Amino acid sequence: MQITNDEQTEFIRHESCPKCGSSDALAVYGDSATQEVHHGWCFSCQTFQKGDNVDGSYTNTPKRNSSSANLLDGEYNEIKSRGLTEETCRKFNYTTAIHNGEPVQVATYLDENGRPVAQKVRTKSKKFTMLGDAKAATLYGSHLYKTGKKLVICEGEIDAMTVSQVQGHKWATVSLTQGCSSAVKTMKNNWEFITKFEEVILMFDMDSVGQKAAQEAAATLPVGKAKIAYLPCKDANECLLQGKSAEIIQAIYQAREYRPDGIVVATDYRDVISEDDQASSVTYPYSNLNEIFRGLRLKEILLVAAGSGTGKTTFVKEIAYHLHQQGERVGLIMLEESNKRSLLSLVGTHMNKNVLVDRSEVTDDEIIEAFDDLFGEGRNPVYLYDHWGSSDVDLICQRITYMAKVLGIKWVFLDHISMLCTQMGGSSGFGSERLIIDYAMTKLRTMVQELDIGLILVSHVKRPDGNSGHESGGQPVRLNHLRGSSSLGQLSDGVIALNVDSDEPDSDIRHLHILKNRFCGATGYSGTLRYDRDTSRLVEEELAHLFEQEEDDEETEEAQQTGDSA
Ligand SMILES: Nc1ncnc2c1ncn2[C@@H]1O[C@H](COP(=O)(O)OP(=O)(O)OP(=O)(O)O)[C@@H](O)[C@H]1O
Repeated sequence: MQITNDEQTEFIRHESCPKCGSSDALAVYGDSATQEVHHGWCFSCQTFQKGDNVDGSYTNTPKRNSSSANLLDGEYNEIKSRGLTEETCRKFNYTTAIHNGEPVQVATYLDENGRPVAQKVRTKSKKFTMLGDAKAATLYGSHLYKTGKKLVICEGEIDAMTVSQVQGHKWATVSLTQGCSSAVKTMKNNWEFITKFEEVILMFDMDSVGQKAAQEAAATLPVGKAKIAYLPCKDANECLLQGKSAEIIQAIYQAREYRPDGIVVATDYRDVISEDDQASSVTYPYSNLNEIFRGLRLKEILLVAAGSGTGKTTFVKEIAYHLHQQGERVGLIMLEESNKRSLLSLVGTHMNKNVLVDRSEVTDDEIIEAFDDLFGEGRNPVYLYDHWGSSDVDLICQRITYMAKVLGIKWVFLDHISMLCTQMGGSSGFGSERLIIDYAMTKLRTMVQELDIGLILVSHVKRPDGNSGHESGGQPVRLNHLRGSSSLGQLSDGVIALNVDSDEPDSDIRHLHILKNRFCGATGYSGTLRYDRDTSRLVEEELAHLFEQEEDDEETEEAQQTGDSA
C-alpha cells in the first residue's frame, strides 16, 4: 500500500507561470510550514519547474478530493493540453497531484458504494500506476449514473471525460478500468450496471487493437444491446483536439449495432443494392458464352473440363489472350507445360501462326517482335508461376495471393487441378485424391472471394464405363464425370465442357456445353469451335466460316487482279 501524502511536499500556492505566462496555472509545491518551495507544475503549459524558478504570491487554495488516506490528494484543474475543463475534471474526480516528486494526473475510481478505492496515476511520460484496490474499482465515472437510454463506454478516462464534455454531459459516459486489454473481464465485472442501460455504445480507439476489443466486449452483452461507434480520429480526445467535437456526437448517434461476424442486416446493402454487379465488361472470346454468362465475373470460379488431349489448355489460353488484349491483368499457373511453351503459344496466338508446331513461315525476329508487342515495355504484363515441377495446394494458394495482392492480377488461370492434387499425393496426409481436391476447392473458393479475383480452372474427367470415351466423342462430358470429387462442380460458379463431335471424332470441331451456370441457370449447348491447325487458334465455327469466306474472297480478288494485269 502506498502512502503518498508527503508532509514535506504539498501544494502551497498558485503563481503565474514564467514559461507560458499564465497568470495562475503554476502550482507551487513544497513545505507549507516553512513555505520552502520544492518545485512547480504548470497546468497550462504542462511543464515541470524547479524550485528556484518559482516565486510569487499565493493565489489559490488547493482543492482536495480524496477521502481515503491511502490515495493521493489532488486538485481540480482545467487540462488545457487535453481540452478538458475544470468542470469536467471535477465531475469525474480527475485531479492533478505530485507523486514520487513528479507531477501527475490522477483518475480516482470508486467502488460500488461510491467510496474512492483506487487511483490511476499518469505521469507526463504516460507511465501509469494503479494505487489502492484496483479490484474493487467500478467503471470510471459510473458513480455518476444509475440507468438511462444510452451508455457510452470508452477505453480510457480522458476519452470518457471528452465524450461527456462534448455532449454537455447528457449521455452517461464511462471508461474501462484497465484499458482494452481486459475489456471483456471489465464488462463482465460491471455487467449489472451496464445492462441497466437501453443501449451500450462502445467507443474504443480506432486502431486494430481497440476495434478487436470492441467486438469482443460487444459479444458479452445481451443481443441487440451493443453498438460500436466509429470515430474519424484515433480516439475521442484526438477528435476534440482537432475540433471534431460534432463528429464525436455523430459517432454516438450513428454507432452501428453489433452483430456477430457474418451476420448482416438487409439495410446494410441499401447503398449497393442498385449496382449491377452481374453484368461484366470483361468478355469471353466467344459470343455464345458472352450471351449466356454475360461475360466473366470476379469472385467466381469457372471450371473447364474435357477429355484428355481434346483442347482444354488451348481453350483457356484463348481466354487468357483475349483478357490480356482487353487490358486485364492475367496470371498463368500452367502446371503441365513450361512457361516458355505457354508464352510461345500466346505469341503464336498473337501472330495467328502455329509457331509451336511449324516455324518454317516465321523468323526468330518476327517471334521476338510479336513477343515485344505483347509483353514488351509499357505493355500489359503477364505473370507466370515457375513451378519447377513441384507444387502443392498451399504453395499455389500463396502464389495466387501474391499475384492478387502484390501484382494486382485479377484473372488467374490454373491448369490443372488434377495435377495439383496428384502432386500432393501421399505426403499430403489426406489419404485420398477426393479429400485433397475437396481441400483445394474449399481453399480456392474462399480465396477468389477474399482476393476479388476470377479463377479459370482446368479439370480432367474420368473415363466413362464402356469403350468409347470423351476423346472420341462417344460420351459428352457431364458434371459427374469431373475427375476426383463432386466438389469440383459444386464449388464452381460455371462449368464448361468441350465435347468432341461424335459424328466426326477425328475432326477439329469442339462443341461447348455449359454444365453449370450459377449466374442464370441456363445450361446446355453453347456453340461450336473449330481448331485451326495453321494458326493454332480455336475459333467459333460461324467465325471460322467467315474467315474461310474472307480467305476465299481474298484469293478471288488476287486472281482477278492477276488476270487484270495480265
Ligand atoms: N479442337 C481441336 N482439334 C484438334 N486439335 C486440337 C484442338 N484443340 C487443341 N488441339 C491440339 O491438341 C493438342 C492438345 O491440346 P491441349 O493441350 O489444349 O489439350 P488438353 O485437353 O489441355 O490436354 P491434356 O488432357 O493433356 O491436358 C495440342 O497440340 C493442341 O494444339
